[in-house]
Amino acid sequence: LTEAGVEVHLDDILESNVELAVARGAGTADPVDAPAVVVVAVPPTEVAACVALALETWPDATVTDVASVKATLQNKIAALPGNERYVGSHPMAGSERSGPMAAYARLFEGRPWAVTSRAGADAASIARVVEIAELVGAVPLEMDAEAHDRAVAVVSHVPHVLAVLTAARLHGAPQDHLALSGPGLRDVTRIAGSDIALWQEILGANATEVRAVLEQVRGDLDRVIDSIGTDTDRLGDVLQSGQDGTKLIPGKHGEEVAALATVFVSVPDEPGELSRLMAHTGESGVNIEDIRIDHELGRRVGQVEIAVVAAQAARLVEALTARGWSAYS
Ligand SMILES: NC(=O)C1=CN([C@@H]2O[C@H](COP(=O)(O)OP(=O)(O)OC[C@H]3O[C@@H](n4cnc5c(N)ncnc54)[C@H](O)[C@@H]3O)[C@@H](O)[C@H]2O)C=CC1
Ligand SMILES: O=C(O)C(=O)Cc1ccc(O)cc1
Repeated sequence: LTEAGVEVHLDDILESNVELAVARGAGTADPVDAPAVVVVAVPPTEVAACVALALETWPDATVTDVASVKATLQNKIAALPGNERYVGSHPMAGSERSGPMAAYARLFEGRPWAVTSRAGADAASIARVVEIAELVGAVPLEMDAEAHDRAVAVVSHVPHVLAVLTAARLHGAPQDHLALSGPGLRDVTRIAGSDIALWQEILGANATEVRAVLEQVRGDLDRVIDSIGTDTDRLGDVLQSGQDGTKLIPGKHGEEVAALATVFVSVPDEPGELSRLMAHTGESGVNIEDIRIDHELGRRVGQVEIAVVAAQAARLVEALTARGWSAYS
């Protein structure tokens, strides 16, 4: 927001978090007289009290929050004086990390941002919250709070539980078994590293919706257990359903996801090599959609995986090979 020219005033119960956020360029620690919008970004159980305080302290301000679950919260706030100036919202962006060091200016770019307006909220307040989402490059999606909570159970909360359960299975595995872990395991378990208190609150607040989806997962799990090693066709149906499911996830800005391919490049584990590779990739004219680095055990070589639009993979391999890299896709 600061980058977009908005004057941002920061407050937190932890002064050190304000200092850190100010140092990172997020805004100022100076108090504010009459804010146009107050964004409450605190743990879910603290949100209602902070929203109430903001509505009371600044009688002309629009107040929004970013909590991950909306319906119960919205009902609580609907009883407060000034509630017509409150509009709930939820940016679908973030990570497994917490605190000011986990923030970065591009965090919301191209990400969906649910705006859970309701009958009774004033139009100017809704417009201001939509504008905030747009100013940080997000895509506002207006929906009611109940639909939002049903949606996030499927696209966020149950995936979180499944990541946790997958990671939890690793306990007790001998070190030489864990040594075989690859990027697939990391993809599936990254969010299991998230703040536990936050997720206790999120799952607790959306318990009914999450439980309903988990019951369906239990059925799926039984199908896998019954068919594995005994019924290839039935198992194939489950695998097919998962593969088809991945294609239902929209890309940034809601456009179709272009099929990606990975180009693998061996990179000596030495200063400057990675930036040389990036420069050569840039010269090839192929856009990097994603990148990760895997270190090969016991070797001073990193395996860099560059995700590119599938149709451009061969071009990138050719350009890198011509510049002396060992690359393949
Ligand atoms: N972590 C994520 O990826 C996402 C989180 N959210 C929502 O954002 C909210 C905050 O979560 P995070 O940013 O992850 O947590 P965080 O721990 O990074 O930030 C919360 C901040 O609130 C402060 N705080 C706690 N109680 C307070 C109070 N009573 N008054 C003033 N400040 C207070 C804490 O000191 C901390 O700096 C939650 O409601 C969560 O559901 C929404 C989207 C993504
Ligand atoms: O880390 C990720 O990929 C996330 O999806 C983070 C996240 C956590 C909580 C939310 O309510 C929304 C997004």
